[in-house]
Amino acid sequence: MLEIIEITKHFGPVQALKGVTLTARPGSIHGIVGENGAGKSTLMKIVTGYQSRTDGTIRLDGQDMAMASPREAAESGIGMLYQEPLDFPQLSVLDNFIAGADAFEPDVQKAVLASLQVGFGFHLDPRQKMQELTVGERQQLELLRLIRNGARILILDEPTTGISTRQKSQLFSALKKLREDGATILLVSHKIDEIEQLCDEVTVLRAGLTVAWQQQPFDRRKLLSAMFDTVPQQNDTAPKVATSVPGKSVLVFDEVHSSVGRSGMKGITITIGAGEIVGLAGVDGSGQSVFLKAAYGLLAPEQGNVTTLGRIPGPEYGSTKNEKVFLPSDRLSEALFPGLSIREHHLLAGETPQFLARNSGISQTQQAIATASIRGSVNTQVEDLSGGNQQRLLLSLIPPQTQLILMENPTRGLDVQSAAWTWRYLRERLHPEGAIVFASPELEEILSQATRVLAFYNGKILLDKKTSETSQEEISLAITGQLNRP
Ligand SMILES: Nc1ncnc2c1ncn2[C@@H]1O[C@H](COP(=O)(O)OP(=O)(O)OP(=O)(O)O)[C@@H](O)[C@H]1O
Repeated sequence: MLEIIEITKHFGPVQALKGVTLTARPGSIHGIVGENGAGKSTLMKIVTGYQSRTDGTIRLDGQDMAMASPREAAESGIGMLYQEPLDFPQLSVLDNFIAGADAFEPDVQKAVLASLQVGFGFHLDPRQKMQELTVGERQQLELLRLIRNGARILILDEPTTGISTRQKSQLFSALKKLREDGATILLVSHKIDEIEQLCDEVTVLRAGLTVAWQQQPFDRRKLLSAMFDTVPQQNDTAPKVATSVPGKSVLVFDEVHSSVGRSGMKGITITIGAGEIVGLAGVDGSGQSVFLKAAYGLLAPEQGNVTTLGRIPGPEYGSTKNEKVFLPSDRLSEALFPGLSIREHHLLAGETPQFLARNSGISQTQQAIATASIRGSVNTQVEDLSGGNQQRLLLSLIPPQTQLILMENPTRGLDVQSAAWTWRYLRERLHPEGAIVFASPELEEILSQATRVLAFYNGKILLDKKTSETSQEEISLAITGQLNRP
């Protein structure tokens, strides 16, 4: 049994945790929910020994634990499955599985891997390179590695982000099997549906405090009102601004080929017009990401032409700022500068960067913080913001009247309220003659927010339809290659 008692955590003047208490029992799945910035990640980092606590007690099977380091946590049987598994992309599946094992004989480990795979119904090829796997497959290997290492308390952080529907049901079956075997599972998620489906108990965090606890059957309304000031309306989707007949071309791909990424792009020809909101569906690595990077001008195609707003795109610095923006999914390593503050990001994004001036941009940044409801101050460094607040900062940097907004996973890791706000905000920032193109692993998000869907499979577009004329089933068939191009 894992008991977390009155945990507090200060980061200088910021009090991220003000007294969190919860008990996770063996043979059960315990959900942890809370709006962005509630303190979930900080709590998990403390339990896994990555961060020290200011005060409070962690008790494992009745014994007080220091959890002074990740090694101590691992040796106590605590294993964490991160959203992005921590693996070695250049090595094979087997080599990755061997990493951290007591016995290094490849044949022994191969047999262990095979028998674990049978138990969980996974089908990973031990010889395959890790970089050729989807996020869902990498997650499966990481889960098996944690179990092989003897983890009996498993912590999962938003585990269904970016994985296919089939992988999600495989993961859920695996978690249920682990629960039957007596494991203690902590599941951090923003998806109330998943919490209801899987968890036996749920704890709600708010502003660093435990504010509610429930056992099955959960009262969804009470859960939501414990999480937020006001209960978000179901299906809080803003009206789609897009017209059904697209206006003038904003983005054109003409027979575009690229060998970048897992499947590259194989002869993509598509025109996206003014007023469209286009969702790119596809299993991770099917070409959507390469498509977005080529559209922004971050990579040049090997064959074919890309034009945005009538021109060949390039990442030219200093061009008109409101032409196009690209928000990648890996916020900290691709979009933000760790070490720089919110104010410095706003100065850098301005028309004339002037970040050397010590106190410039304060009022402008304060205004952006208020508009985007960022939990942080002008001088907060971006790595100290919670994931959801990093996304709010990125959104606040989009200039008004932007003509082409390109995004990967626009609402990854955002709570329901923040996700609804994000879509309203994006529509406000868009030029009336502009277009939004976004990749999302959530088909529900594509169907509710986009006017048109492009489904990618192995570098090709297998389906191109208005969202009002397709279904989740049809898109699922397309992204798994089971639909022939019409
Ligand atoms: N290293 C740090 N220094 C200063 N403040 C921090 C640091 N890490 C987290 N915080 C603050 O602590 C609070 C809780 O953040 P945390 O990341 O734990 O929230 P969260 O519930 O995981 O949010 P999200 O769902 O957005 O990921 C936030 O206000 C955040 O800005």
